[in-house]
Amino acid sequence: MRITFIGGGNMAGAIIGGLARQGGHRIHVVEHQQDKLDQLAADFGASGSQTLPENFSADDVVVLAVKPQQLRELCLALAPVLNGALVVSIAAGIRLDALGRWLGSRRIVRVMPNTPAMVGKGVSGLYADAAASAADREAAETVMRAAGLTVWLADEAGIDDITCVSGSGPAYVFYFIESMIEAGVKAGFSEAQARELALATFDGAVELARQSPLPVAELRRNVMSKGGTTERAIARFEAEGVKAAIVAGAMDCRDRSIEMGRELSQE
Ligand SMILES: NC(=O)C1=CN([C@@H]2O[C@H](COP(=O)(O)OP(=O)(O)OC[C@H]3O[C@@H](n4cnc5c(N)ncnc54)[C@H](OP(=O)(O)O)[C@@H]3O)[C@@H](O)[C@H]2O)C=CC1
Ligand SMILES: O=C(O)[C@@H]1CCC=N1
Repeated sequence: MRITFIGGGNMAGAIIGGLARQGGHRIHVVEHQQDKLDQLAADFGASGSQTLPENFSADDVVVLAVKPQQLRELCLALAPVLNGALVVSIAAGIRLDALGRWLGSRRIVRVMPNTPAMVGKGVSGLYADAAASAADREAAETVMRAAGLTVWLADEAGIDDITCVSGSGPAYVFYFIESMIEAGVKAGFSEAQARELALATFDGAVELARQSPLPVAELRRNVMSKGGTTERAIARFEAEGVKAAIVAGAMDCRDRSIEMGRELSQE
């Protein structure tokens, strides 16, 4: 499959990393910044250019990987050269009706990926325009499967929903890991030791949650010996509203996705 990424930033790099690990794809990147093209060529053997190709064809897959605020301008430039290529948009917020209007084509699949795609452990939510064929859906899914788990969403609003869990979620997890590293350093470990302890603890806890038949809350309670150390830590988290804040933050994230859709999908 020939796959062209427009925008070679963080998220495109992560998906290209997943595709390169899988192998067998021809990957081209259109990116303003030459240093990003050089890096993607060195890391993953992707070809690159700073301007759009003169013509795509119906066999091409074009992945729109620029910031949502840059998408309208890109789509308007892309419309005359698209020639019926399948478009996959990974932009947060921007709705199919706007993309269709700007591109003059409805052969579009929206995808909400996440950055662990880079190591093949991504999660991607997909939703296709009604005009996209079964083969188009299959092609989009094949691209994203190289990056990890794929989930088809029941409606387009599902893209806003999944953004606040898996799309933005890696940042929440990194935030928690950062906090654990900070605690480790405060307790007297070196930064490197604290990092290793935090990562290994996350790894182990995730694997246990995956393999255990018990609910996650029960696994947590199993760590909390009565009158012991963990109980004290969780009591502080609860008193400070940590869980409530994480849930509220995720809802703010979803609201922002909807708001961006309203703000940026109008013209
Ligand atoms: N980062 C993430 O975890 C996730 C991001 N997304 C979505 O992915 C998209 C990209 O995000 P991210 O990778 O973080 O953003 P980045 O800013 O890292 O990457 C976008 C890149 O595209 C370049 N660019 C913009 N317009 C053009 C153009 N017309 N032609 C060529 N290159 C262009 C930008 O260059 P310049 O800066 O010079 O304009 C920039 O290098 C966003 O729409 C975001 O919503 C979705 C899920 C997760
Ligand atoms: O923060 C953002 O807007 C993008 C979308 C999901 C993750 N990063």
